[in-house]
Amino acid sequence: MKAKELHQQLTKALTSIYDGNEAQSIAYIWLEERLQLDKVNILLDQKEIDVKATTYESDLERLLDHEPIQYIIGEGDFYGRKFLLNKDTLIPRSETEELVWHILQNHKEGLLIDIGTGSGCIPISLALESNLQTIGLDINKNALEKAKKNAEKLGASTRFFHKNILEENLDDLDQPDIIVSNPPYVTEAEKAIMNENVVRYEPDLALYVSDDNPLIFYRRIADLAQKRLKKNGWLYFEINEQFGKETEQLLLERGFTKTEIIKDFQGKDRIVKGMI
Ligand SMILES: C[S@@+](CC[C@H](N)C(=O)[O-])C[C@H]1O[C@@H](n2cnc3c(N)ncnc32)[C@H](O)[C@@H]1O
Repeated sequence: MKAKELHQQLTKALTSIYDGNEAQSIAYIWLEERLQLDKVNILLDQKEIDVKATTYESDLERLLDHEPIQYIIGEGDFYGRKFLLNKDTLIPRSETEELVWHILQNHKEGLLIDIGTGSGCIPISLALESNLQTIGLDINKNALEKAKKNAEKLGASTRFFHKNILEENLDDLDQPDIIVSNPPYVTEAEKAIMNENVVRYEPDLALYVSDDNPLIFYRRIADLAQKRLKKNGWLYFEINEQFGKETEQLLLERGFTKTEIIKDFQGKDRIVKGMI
């Protein structure tokens, strides 16, 4: 079978659970990663592919069971680079790329701490795109292992430490100029209506908070940031679009100034920042 035909076949199979555009782009990722073909080759190359000699059948079975392509191939794109992922790391989102972009518009150097770092996508990208020194913290040791591998693979000097931010503080680290966090922020009510691929495969620890206390991480991190940031230091949060005003209020109550709520590419409240 030719690559183009295989791409069409996979796209068609995936439309049973994904919309057309998503199915098509997952099929491209599969062919690119498993057959080392770029888009032009997929469309134009006339070479025959021996499908039986590939992992097509077993990968298709996993895809149709709603497993994200990023976990099947073990990596995902973020800010122009490929990050290694496993079931303990969230799949990086484009909203988080926007967070990185905003930080880069305003900061070129200093020490930055990322709380809840997952694959390390935020501090590694920032370290590679600027002169910022970066540190990533996470409660999940398996995620930290991947983050360290990503830093090594991509040539970033980012350091990683294990920390449960709800119980530990930042006193053992140098005083940062910037703190950033994309903490768990999906409520139980939202989980009930989320896509199966997220609910069944992405790590609970990375995503969910209780309906009773959805801002638990924001309150805690704002407290720590207020105490630990250098004078005129900045705090950046990625937020649940429902809680823009409440999150900004948490910062104002703790003496942060120049606070701002920034919308994402879909026009939803997504970033809250402030200076102390
Ligand atoms: C929404 S994910 C963000 C991952 C990554 N920064 C990104 O943007 O793709 C939240 C991260 O917070 C971590 N986390 C959850 N509870 C934590 C805690 N108590 N202390 C530190 N990290 C925690 C999770 O393991 C997860 O990696």
